[in-house]
Amino acid sequence: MTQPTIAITSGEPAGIGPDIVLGALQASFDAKLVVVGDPGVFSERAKALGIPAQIRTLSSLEALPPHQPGTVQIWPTALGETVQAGTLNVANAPYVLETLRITGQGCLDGVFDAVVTPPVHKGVLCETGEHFSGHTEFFQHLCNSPQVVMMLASQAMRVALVTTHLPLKDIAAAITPETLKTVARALHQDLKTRFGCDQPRILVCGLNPHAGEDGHLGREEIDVIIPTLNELRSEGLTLIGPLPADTLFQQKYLEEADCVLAMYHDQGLPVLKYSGFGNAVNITLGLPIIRTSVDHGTALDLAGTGKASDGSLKVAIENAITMANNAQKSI
Ligand SMILES: NC(=O)C1=CN([C@@H]2O[C@H](COP(=O)(O)OP(=O)(O)OC[C@H]3O[C@@H](n4cnc5c(N)ncnc54)[C@H](O)[C@@H]3O)[C@@H](O)[C@H]2O)C=CC1
Ligand SMILES: NCC(=O)COP(=O)(O)O
Repeated sequence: MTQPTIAITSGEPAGIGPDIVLGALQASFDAKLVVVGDPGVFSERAKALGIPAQIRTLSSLEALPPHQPGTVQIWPTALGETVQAGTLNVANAPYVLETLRITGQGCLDGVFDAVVTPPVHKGVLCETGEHFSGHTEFFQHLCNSPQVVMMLASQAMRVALVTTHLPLKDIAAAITPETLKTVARALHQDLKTRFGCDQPRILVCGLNPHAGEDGHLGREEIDVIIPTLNELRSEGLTLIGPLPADTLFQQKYLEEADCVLAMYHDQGLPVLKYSGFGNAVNITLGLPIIRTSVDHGTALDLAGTGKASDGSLKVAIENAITMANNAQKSI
């Protein structure tokens, strides 16, 4: 089997993206790794952190050598202005977006087998005038995918979301039979094909407190969620619930399931992050490309200090390699 080529974006350059890339690439990986970003950002941050990185600027993406610990191979992309660690600068937002376009398109074109994304700052990207709610939606748009699913996985559990980056006030209206069906089907399919679950068991959260308390605390379970889950069951999906989200995250339920399906971002992710922050991976399902990411944000307070953990990035790279190898085997 040939080693996969994994692209890694630089993330928000004023955040911990460069720090964790430099840290993680000190380790060994069974792949060819290409960082897409500005070589100057990485050499300056390596100097500030005292990391002995060998920075190689690539002039071609052909005949890449396997990853060597400590070597950072960079496909150069020009920065807007000099970076000050910890201070956002909207002049560098187009650079961040360009690294996402290059890597996403490179995966679609078969130049890369997967893309791994360190964190970006959604707010500063929106200041360019482009509405950027997340990598998940960015790659959905780039790949023209009808439905994507955000799933985070730690040692303890997998959690997928019906809705991604929506204001709380818009969530109930976004949980329609159509959305729930397409998300559940995409999750079921990818758990089978990408994660080797023969008959995926999905544990579904209710939306309202106590899953609506028989309609006394909200009607979405009765009007939308229960009938839609029944329809999906008749297609052969194994779905448990909807269960009240406050008591679903306990061992006796989790050990019976391959994944939890939460209705919204802050219903599922705080539990997962409490159980494994720093060592979990974020995977976008439903794309024609493989994309993994870290479980944390830009941590501007830690950029350039040497205090940022690169644990989640290592897990994200390992997951991308495994998924790329599995995809190669299935051809
Ligand atoms: N995949 C991505 O691109 C993600 C981007 N973000 C973005 O990051 C920005 C900041 O978000 P926050 O909510 O402040 O979350 P954050 O994860 O950046 O920071 C939350 C807390 O965790 C700490 N922390 C984060 N990563 C760490 C690491 N690797 N090692 C040690 N400590 C770490 C920070 O110091 C801070 O105290 C926002 O713009 C958000 O949208 C947030 C999550 C994911
Ligand atoms: N909390 C995880 C998160 O918001 C990641 O979003 P994305 O940038 O991967 O879409």
